[in-house]
Amino acid sequence: MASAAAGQINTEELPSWGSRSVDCFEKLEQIGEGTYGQVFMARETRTGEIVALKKIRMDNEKEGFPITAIREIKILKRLHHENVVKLKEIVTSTGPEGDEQGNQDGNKSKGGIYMVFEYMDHDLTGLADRPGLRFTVPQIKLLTGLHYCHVNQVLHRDIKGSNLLIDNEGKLKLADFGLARSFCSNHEGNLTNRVITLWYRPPELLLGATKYGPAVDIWSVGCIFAELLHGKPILQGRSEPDQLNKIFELCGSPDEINWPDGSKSPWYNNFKPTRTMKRRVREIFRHFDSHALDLLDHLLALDPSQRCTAKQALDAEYFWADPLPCDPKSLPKYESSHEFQTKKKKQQRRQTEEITKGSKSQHYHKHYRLPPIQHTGQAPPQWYGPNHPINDAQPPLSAGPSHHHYGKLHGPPGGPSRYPPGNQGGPYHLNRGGQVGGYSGGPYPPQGRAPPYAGSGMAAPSSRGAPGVYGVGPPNYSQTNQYGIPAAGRGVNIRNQQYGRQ
Ligand SMILES: Nc1ncnc2c1ncn2[C@@H]1O[C@H](COP(=O)(O)OP(=O)(O)OP(=O)(O)O)[C@@H](O)[C@H]1O
Repeated sequence: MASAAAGQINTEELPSWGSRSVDCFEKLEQIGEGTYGQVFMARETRTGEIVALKKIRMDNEKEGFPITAIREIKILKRLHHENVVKLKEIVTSTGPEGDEQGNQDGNKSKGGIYMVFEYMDHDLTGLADRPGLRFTVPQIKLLTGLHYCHVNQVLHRDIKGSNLLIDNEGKLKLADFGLARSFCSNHEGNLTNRVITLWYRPPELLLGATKYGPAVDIWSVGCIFAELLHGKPILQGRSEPDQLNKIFELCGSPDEINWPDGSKSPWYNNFKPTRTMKRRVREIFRHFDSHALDLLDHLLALDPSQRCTAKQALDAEYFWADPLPCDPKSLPKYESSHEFQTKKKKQQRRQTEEITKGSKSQHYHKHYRLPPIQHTGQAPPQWYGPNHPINDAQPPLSAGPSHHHYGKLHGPPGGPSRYPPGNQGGPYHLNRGGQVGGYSGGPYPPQGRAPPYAGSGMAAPSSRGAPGVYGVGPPNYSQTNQYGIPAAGRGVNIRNQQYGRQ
């Protein structure tokens, strides 16, 4: 297959579509604002079919067609599975475009390229954010799409709630393959470790691994899995070192048993914990059911080689014991919800509340003198247990190709990063939730700096720690918990069942 010249899209490598104009669609509403462009709900004027149009951001025309879009198109062209979002075609616009309100699109009026996807009613972040909605256990059991990707040698590398789309039939599909790439099972080539949104990024990438495989996605699945059961993201690091620290606090510090090769990681010496931490997964999530806990333990194994595969996860007792997954069709139907919309609504709600508060306080100042607020000392209600909504905290953006275009590569070494325009600082300052990263700039890990954990009261790692997890034998946690969850995990129970197409 011919390859594209720098800065050019090679149409031979793209689907044969692209001949139709975006005018065949009527934009109805913006439903997403990604790193790479806006996503609209749209109607095909001829058939009335509702689709999602993802406009490919071409901010810097000199750098050509974004490499992330090329990757996404090429990979999606290969993947056909009911749990992977379907790319239907590519359409183009040649002239000035209006947005869904008919406004002209400023300086981006020279035309554009859109990916046309089947429309999905929700993304997991948007859906989980609905007030009053509670997840039930069976709704979250979907690893089939990922298993399909992995057997087809594709790593997703950006698994997070907003990239998991759900329709009103309860079907879940993996989306956003902008950071995805093919991999070789023998891990021959070097890959960038600056992928996956920080809160979902596995320890091996944070420690500089450039040879890795499907286990990186499995870690993210573990984070999402626990998030859905726990009600909020479980590892909300503010910077890479902070993320690693949070991982070690939960999963234990690396040692000879839980991650024999951990100390060989490229950046281990920069980031090794200075005290031994024991694994606390079973203690912290003792409110989960025991099958869920067994599975989580295998998904969140520190050592990527001890982490279970998507197939093994699907075979876990959790998915086979009562309550069995319900027929997705029997799930309740909800008005569409995407992260972008729910964020917007929240913002509006906050503004209204502030206005109301403002006018109320003015009113009170005019007429009453209120007594000081009495604090009862009661904490606000806490979410515990399986059926709680994901909170509205937003993870920092995923790292990834910043100059995701063929041609020039700029930025820090170790792989370019994926930032929205205007955020030039790299993942160490950039965040969606207003959080600030640990470094003031420069490549990661910082050159010539002391270990970031120095002074945090941590001691040198020892060989003691959590016992082995998957592949080494069942965990042998010394603690039982008040809910009577057994101290020793049962291990993932493999049944030779077929999932997806192989
Ligand atoms: N097929 C679809 N149907 C409905 N909504 C979609 C679809 N594809 C994307 N979206 C919405 O648009 C959002 C952004 O899409 P996507 O993740 O593909 O873009 P991106 O530019 O790569 O974003 P990000 O920066 O979050 O990785 C999604 O979180 C989802 O809410």
